[in-house]
Amino acid sequence: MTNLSVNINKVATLRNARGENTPDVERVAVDCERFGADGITVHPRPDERHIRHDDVIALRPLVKTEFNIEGYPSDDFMRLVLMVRPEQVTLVPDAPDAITSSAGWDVAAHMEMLTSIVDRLHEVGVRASIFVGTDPANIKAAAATGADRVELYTKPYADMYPSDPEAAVAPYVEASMAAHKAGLGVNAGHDLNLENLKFFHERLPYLNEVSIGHAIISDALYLGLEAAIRQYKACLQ
Ligand SMILES: CC(=O)[C@@H](O)[C@H](O)COP(=O)(O)O
Ligand SMILES: NCC(=O)COP(=O)(O)O
Repeated sequence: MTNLSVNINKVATLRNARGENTPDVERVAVDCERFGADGITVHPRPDERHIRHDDVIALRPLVKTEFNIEGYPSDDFMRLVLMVRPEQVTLVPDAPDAITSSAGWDVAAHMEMLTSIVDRLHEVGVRASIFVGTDPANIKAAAATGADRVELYTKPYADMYPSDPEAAVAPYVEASMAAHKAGLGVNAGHDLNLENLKFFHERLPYLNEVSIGHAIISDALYLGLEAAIRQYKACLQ
């Protein structure tokens, strides 16, 4: 079974446009779970342009499925996640001013730092996932940090899927097998959508979780949130 974790960053983007509390991020998280989401993902960025630290704290007791917090492991980020203790933290190598995530870690180049961060997460019982591309050697290095999972950065897949789906998915199949062989679980995310998700899920062995935000929230404008989540879940059957 592959879990669907709904990323609600974009709900906070909309809320922040007016400085009040519409739409209500906490209510949306609870409703996503009611509509079938297996998890809630947030990616608090240093400028708090969408999810804020106080959202993360407020969401913790409300999320009854799996809470996944993504971000660069700065001191601020680590203080937050060690206090909130979500089910999973996904370490992402984004610069503070990144518009969105655009690459995975070069794990070997950050081995010492990532290993010590993974240790700190494990000390408080939090699953650690490392955001990576599809290079099998890099994935093997991720296993050497002691991490539990990798999250495969799927934008290259999403970009190539319309022209050549087989070539687009091939490196991800290899990456997933390398992760499994190294003892890692496999997550995936970035730019997955209703067009490309079903094929990705059919082809990828060992896919534990996808986290999807931008496309689900965009589709919800037309379909409604409940129908959007149900359609994404159907791609994972
Ligand atoms: C790691 C990842 O791929 C997502 O967290 C993505 O970066 C979403 O972040 P934004 O919603 O800020 O684009
Ligand atoms: N980890 C990926 C994620 O949470 C959502 O990415 P996107 O669907 O907003 O591109």
